[in-house]
Amino acid sequence: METSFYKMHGLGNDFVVMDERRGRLDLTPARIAALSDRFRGIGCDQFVLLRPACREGADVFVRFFNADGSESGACGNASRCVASLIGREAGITAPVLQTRAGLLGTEIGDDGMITVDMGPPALGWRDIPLSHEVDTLRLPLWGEPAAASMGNPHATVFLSPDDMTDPRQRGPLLEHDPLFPERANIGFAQVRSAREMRLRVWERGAGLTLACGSGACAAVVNGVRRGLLDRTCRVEMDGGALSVTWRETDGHVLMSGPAVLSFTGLVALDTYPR
Ligand SMILES: N[C@H](CCC[C@H](N)C(=O)O)C(=O)O
Repeated sequence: METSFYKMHGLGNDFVVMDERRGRLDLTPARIAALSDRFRGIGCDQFVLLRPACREGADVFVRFFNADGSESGACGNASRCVASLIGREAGITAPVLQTRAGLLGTEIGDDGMITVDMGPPALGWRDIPLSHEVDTLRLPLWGEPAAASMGNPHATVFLSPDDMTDPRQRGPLLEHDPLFPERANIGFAQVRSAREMRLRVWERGAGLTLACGSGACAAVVNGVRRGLLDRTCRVEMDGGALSVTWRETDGHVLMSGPAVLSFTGLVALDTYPR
């Protein structure tokens, strides 16, 4: 028996989306990792599951899994993709996503750009989380990153404009540092001006991706905290740019960008290891 899936991306950060709203699928972390494999499976950075919403006001419950099968509380680019799917399916322009990080309001613009309210960042060491109390604005690690959670742990290293650090070298070492009991996504940021930043993210459980929405949000929050950025910033990544605002009135972080449905397909789930 074959099961349908959507293949989507946000600035090249790509996803396989499967729907459990009409019944559970036989999925395990190992099978999710196998489906995410770019050679033996469909291939994606993150695997996204849709389930019936169980909170008032939400249109869908969304869970995010990395290519290694680990679960993440947030995924900004995938949130835009799901908002686009639900918006088209239900004929609405402001779907509400229930996630492990809370309810996310979204808005689908006439221009196809999608804005997600990612909620407020968490900046306390226990919320990131870190293994013990340190200054989350300047961690005692290589590159002295600043840490913030957008529902998932992020550490942002601010590099000089001409720095050639390769995220594939430094990223894994920082991702697995014992200071991060749940590992962390590592952003490598180069500030161009108060409203423009270049960012590459070594993602927990997925590696170097073309774009990272929650990583862009965390990098803007950390840049503002460091006095390097205005509250609205254009974040340019390898796959393209997002607009991020850390709103002063309520502390929420708004992220705007595209979402693309690449194709739909069918997969024989039971041929994948459990
Ligand atoms: N690509 C995602 C980030 C996934 C985060 C995941 N790697 C984690 O374990 O937190 C985004 O657009 O926000």
